Amino acid sequence: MSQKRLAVIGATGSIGRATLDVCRRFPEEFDVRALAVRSNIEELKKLVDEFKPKYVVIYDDVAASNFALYDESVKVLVGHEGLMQLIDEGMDHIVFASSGTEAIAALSASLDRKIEVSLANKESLIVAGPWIMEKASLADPLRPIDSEHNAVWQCLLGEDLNEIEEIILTASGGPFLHSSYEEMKLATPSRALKHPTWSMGSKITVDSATLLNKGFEVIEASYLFALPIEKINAVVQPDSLAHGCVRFSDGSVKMFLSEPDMRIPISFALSYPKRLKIGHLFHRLAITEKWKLDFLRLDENKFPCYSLARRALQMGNAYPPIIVGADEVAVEAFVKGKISIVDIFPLLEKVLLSYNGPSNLNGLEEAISLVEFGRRIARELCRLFSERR
Ligand SMILES: NC(=O)C1=CN([C@@H]2O[C@H](COP(=O)(O)OP(=O)(O)OC[C@H]3O[C@@H](n4cnc5c(N)ncnc54)[C@H](OP(=O)(O)O)[C@@H]3O)[C@@H](O)[C@H]2O)C=CC1
Ligand SMILES: CC(=O)[C@@H](O)[C@H](O)COP(=O)(O)O
Ligand SMILES: [Mn+2]
Repeated sequence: MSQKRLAVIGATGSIGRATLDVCRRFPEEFDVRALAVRSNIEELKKLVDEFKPKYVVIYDDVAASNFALYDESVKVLVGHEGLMQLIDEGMDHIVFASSGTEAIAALSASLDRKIEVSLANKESLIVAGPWIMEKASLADPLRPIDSEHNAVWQCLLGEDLNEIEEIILTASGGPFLHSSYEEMKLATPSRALKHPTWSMGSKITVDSATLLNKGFEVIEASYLFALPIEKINAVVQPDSLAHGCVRFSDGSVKMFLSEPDMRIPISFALSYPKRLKIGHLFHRLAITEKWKLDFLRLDENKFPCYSLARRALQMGNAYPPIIVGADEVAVEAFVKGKISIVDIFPLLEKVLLSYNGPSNLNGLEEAISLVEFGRRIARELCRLFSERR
């Protein structure tokens, strides 16, 4: 059996490292051909030594010139052009695990070329879902890695999508599940960055704390599974053992369980329809006597960012890109101590309300320009919010 030639975009991040750990365990399955990062060349060097890829892409040009002579057997591609070039270098499968919106064009080009894609980067779907999904069908070639969407995908295998009554995503509830508004208002970034169940990059961890991440995931699910928002709901499952459920027209409900470890959805996406034998790494769910799953209502008053993301989708496909751009700026301001975490909701709401262009867009380029609009207005508002503190 031949190995899959694999590229990992975002190789030094949380999803990238989990992906490479799966590859490390199955060298006969995967040939790690390319690694892409933004600027972390010290970690990249270690990965190059281990996986010996043929290509690296370094988005930041200063970092790329610092890396240039590290290993002459590796071809160094640079910046946005470099990501686009990579798509034409004969990969069988590309994992989109970078943060942010810069890899959207490369994702779109990969789908045009019918390359298998494992997608973790949620910004791509939230910003460009309508145009991405014109080019992709579920599984072949687009495989969701985001744990809830991977769970729903697994629940849907062999099913008729017309029989779906409802999709239910689970939320951990984040670090402030049981905190008061006052506690949240005074919370330090390091407190918000302590996720109760998952170990992830800082941007998504803060989004989990505001539950905007869950609102984003409703948008992702709506595009991925071609369902109206009314059919997508969320419930809090504090242990993150249940990830997603589907209720069908005959009243049956399928629920997907696993330990909160991204190597499970990643391995399934990489090797679908085959399963890779990594189950020995996970023991808790094998002990049936200890099975106990709590489900709690998601409190939309306490976590208004969740409902705001839902509203953004209902207002039209122009609004999700705006919220992505604005949230990027707001989260950075919070992590730098300039605003409180409870400022994020009013800030995002103000940015959304300041937009008075068309509610529905004509294409990808317009969507990407609205991300920048969201960033710009959010920067202005962050200044005002931080002066008030
Ligand atoms: N972590 C998780 O469990 C989950 C993450 N996701 C989504 O997956 C994505 C990645 O999340 P996560 O791994 O936590 O993030 P991290 O912050 O841990 O890692 C981000 C990675 O992306 C790289 N990167 C950023 N910009 C670029 C670029 N322009 N070109 C190439 N590489 C780039 C970074 O490189 P460098 O190190 O050089 O900065 C780093 O390798 C996000 O969209 C997130 O929402 C979805 C579900 C779960
Ligand atoms: C691992 C994963 O998929 C994250 O998106 C996760 O869902 C975040 O946890 P929350 O449920 O707290 O948002
Ligand atoms: Mn998720």
